[in-house]
Amino acid sequence: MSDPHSGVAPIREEFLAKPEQAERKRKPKERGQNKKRSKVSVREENALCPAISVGKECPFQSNCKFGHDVEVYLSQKEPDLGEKCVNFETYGICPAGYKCRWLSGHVKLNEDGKHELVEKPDSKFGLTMLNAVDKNVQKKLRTKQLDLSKAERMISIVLGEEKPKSNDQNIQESPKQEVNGTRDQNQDQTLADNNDPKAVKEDGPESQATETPQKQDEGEGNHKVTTDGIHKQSRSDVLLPTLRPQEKRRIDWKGRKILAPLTTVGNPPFRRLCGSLGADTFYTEMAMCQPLMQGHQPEWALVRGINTEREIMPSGRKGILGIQLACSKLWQGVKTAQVIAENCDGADFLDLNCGCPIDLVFRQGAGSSLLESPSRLIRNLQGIDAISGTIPTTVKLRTGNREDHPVVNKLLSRIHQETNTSAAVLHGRSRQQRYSKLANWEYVKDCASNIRKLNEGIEDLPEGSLRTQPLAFIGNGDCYSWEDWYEGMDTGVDTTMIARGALVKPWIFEEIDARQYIDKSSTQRLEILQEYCNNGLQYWGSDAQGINTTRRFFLEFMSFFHRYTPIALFEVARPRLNQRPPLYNARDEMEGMLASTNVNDWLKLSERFLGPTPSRFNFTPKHKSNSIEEAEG
Ligand SMILES: Cc1cc2nc3c(=O)[nH]c(=O)nc-3n(C[C@H](O)[C@H](O)[C@H](O)COP(=O)(O)O)c2cc1C
Repeated sequence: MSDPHSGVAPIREEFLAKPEQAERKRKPKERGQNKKRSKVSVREENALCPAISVGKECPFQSNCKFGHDVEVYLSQKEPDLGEKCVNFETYGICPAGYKCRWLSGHVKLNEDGKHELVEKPDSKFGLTMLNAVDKNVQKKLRTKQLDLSKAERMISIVLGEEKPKSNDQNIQESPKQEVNGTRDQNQDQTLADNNDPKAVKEDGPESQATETPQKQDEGEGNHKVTTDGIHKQSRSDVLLPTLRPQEKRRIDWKGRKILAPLTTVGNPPFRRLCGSLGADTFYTEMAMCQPLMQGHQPEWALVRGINTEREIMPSGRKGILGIQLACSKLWQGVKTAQVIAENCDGADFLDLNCGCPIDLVFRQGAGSSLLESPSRLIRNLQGIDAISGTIPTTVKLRTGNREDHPVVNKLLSRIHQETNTSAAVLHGRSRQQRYSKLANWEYVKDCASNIRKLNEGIEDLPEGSLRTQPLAFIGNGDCYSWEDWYEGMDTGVDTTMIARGALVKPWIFEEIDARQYIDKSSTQRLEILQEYCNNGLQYWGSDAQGINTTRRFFLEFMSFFHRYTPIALFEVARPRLNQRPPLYNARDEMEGMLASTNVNDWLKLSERFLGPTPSRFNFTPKHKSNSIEEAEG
């Protein structure tokens, strides 16, 4: 039998490497992230003006810092990488124009000796960027000129300092802030404190310490809130303006195939790849509200998506895309949600990250730190949900911060009772645990059962109730096969979310549909890598810079993808995410190459799709251990 707790994958004997081969020592495993990674951007020497490159006039004319002579540029340009440009072949047009490294596929030489770009008739580039917040809005954020008065009023209302007016959509009661007598420590904070980042009374980890985990845990297990109790709550001093139930979009989470939020690796090209392999629910990479509010452009780039994520998926279900935010303070979350609600065209839900364990985030009072400040967590959810119009809110949690001290079941009751959150995801591990030991699905099951009870009769609540929909509950942790996924479903969750399993085996979503393992040959796996690179060239561009970015993220992806051990090599067909195989002999040369742990082999693979690696290119994977146990999240 395969022991899920053993770290060694059971490989069939005929594939095991001979002892003398196996003796070649594995490098000692490094842990943690590579924090000092240098990025070398590969820029062209005599770069062509972006407008001229696509055959347009340059608005800056003689003030433009880029070259305008196409023929001079082409005479100095590096040779093409091939004749077939993936953008031109797919859409009949290439947005990189003359800069494309596969230019010969879409250029002609005229009689006058000048080159001219070619486009297919009625061509249209089919990929559109979602949630690309206008540069002017970002500038206004940087100069503090954006009108955020709506958010400011909402903050004041959530803090109970102001009552909503009758024209604030519908006014709905929030249940009392006190649950089991634990009133929030920071409730008396003033509006000014909350609006002005500089003036904010520091309610970071120090003040959070006032709400000790021990205190939170009082009554865990005894905490029962009945549906009846929700609408019988007496009127509290907090009134939330929210939309009518039929106006807040409702998401049917049941059985959705969710690709988890994944910093760095869960970029749009990877999400698109998973979509083509059966995923139907996507998250952007976690963005921090504070830099978003400072108009920090690279942070705003994280909330972007592409149209393919919201199209009808191969399964027939409509794809949905959520924007994941991390914040500590109410003003950060509410103001960001206002900007998103007003400026983003592709957000199906807003997710509050309450699970991120990394120190940098935790120390700011965000991520899993919020698990220690339940009232603040609740207020953040209330505020984000109230300001975000029709966009529903979700939350992603860990079991708690300490391994021996799960706090989330009780917190889930409060989330159910005091917010209208659409779904809660639980990664069944604590912050302290990171990725050690298996996720605690028994605990996930207990939470699922708690929420099921709370959801009973929810549809019959009278108009005016804060909760207008059942709270969906999603389990997460260690799902690496269709068997894991259905086993997760058996715990009573609405669905199971997949993170590392999809990075190692992106066709896991196909396996779930087929209810069987799929033994992809090395050729098929190469096709998956080709698709990833094509997605990258379509998203980041087929010019030198786009290729560079695609290669960098390809290598990050390889740092997970190489961990796949073909199912046919297993003694028993139940591979586990936490198991590493002993040294084995692959079935063919390419299979061996795909399983290599050597970055140089990954680079060689990248060259099949992206051409030779420039000499200045350097790459250090984000995760030292080659990824799997030490990633964030
Ligand atoms: C590389 C990597 C990046 C992650 N980034 C995020 C993130 O941005 N936001 C988040 O909520 N979780 C993040 N996570 C956590 C995952 O979403 C997920 O909760 C966790 O990996 C457990 O699921 P798994 O066992 O299926 O991997 C990340 C995980 C990994 C491996």
